[in-house]
Amino acid sequence: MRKPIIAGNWKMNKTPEEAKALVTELKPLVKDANCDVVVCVPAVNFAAVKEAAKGSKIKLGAENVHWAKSGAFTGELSADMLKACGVEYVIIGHSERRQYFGETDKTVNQRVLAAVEAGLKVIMCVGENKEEREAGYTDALVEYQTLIGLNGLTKEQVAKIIIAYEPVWAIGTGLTATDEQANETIGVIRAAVARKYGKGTANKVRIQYGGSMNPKNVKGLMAQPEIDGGLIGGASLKAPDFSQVVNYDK
Ligand SMILES: O=C[C@H](O)COP(=O)(O)O
Repeated sequence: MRKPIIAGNWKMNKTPEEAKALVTELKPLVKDANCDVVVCVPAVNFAAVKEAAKGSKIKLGAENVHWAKSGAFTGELSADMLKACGVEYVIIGHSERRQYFGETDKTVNQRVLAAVEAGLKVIMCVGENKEEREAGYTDALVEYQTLIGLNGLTKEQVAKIIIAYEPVWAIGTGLTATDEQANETIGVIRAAVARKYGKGTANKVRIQYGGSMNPKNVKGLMAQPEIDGGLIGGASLKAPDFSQVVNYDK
């Protein structure tokens, strides 16, 4: 049985004061959560979130990580820097980084290897855009993105990876994949992992859905057998909304 995981991705939102207020409000609302609860935040908020989340189930995550240990990479943060700030999880390969910041499957893999080596828990994003879905490329694309991203990891390391399936056309649009669409594509991802790393490993990998998941649709999505959680954007920016997603089973 895979433990569900609900992770918020704040993207480029919240000042440290706002972050402290949100996590302080969220803390009591998720004290009885039956899933792993993570908030992935801008680096300026690491200290505020770590402090506000003390004694709660809320774990701290980052939204990106560089593959080098250190060096001339202006604006980037290394895995060791994240660890030193108490970060436990990191999102890698989000579609917005692929779209706006030149992220490729190769750089996703480099970041995954560095994050795993440093002991961070990885949330690796894959997903298709509208044109790719309409052209029938979804299965081949998410399989390719998954296997390239995981390349070089052992079976044991793969088993601990969290994959987030995010249909790009559902991100921030209010459009959500149907429960069946999401479940089917996540099943394709899991089957690809099974072919390369074995069924035992594939059955341990947790695969989230991301793309306008919210209090209204979370129950239906989480009832799907292949779906192990959510990567939540907009609905993670308000404590009542995010806590309703976290408490989807109540
Ligand atoms: O990382 C989160 C995903 O991009 C989903 O964002 P959203 O819930 O605002 O659609």
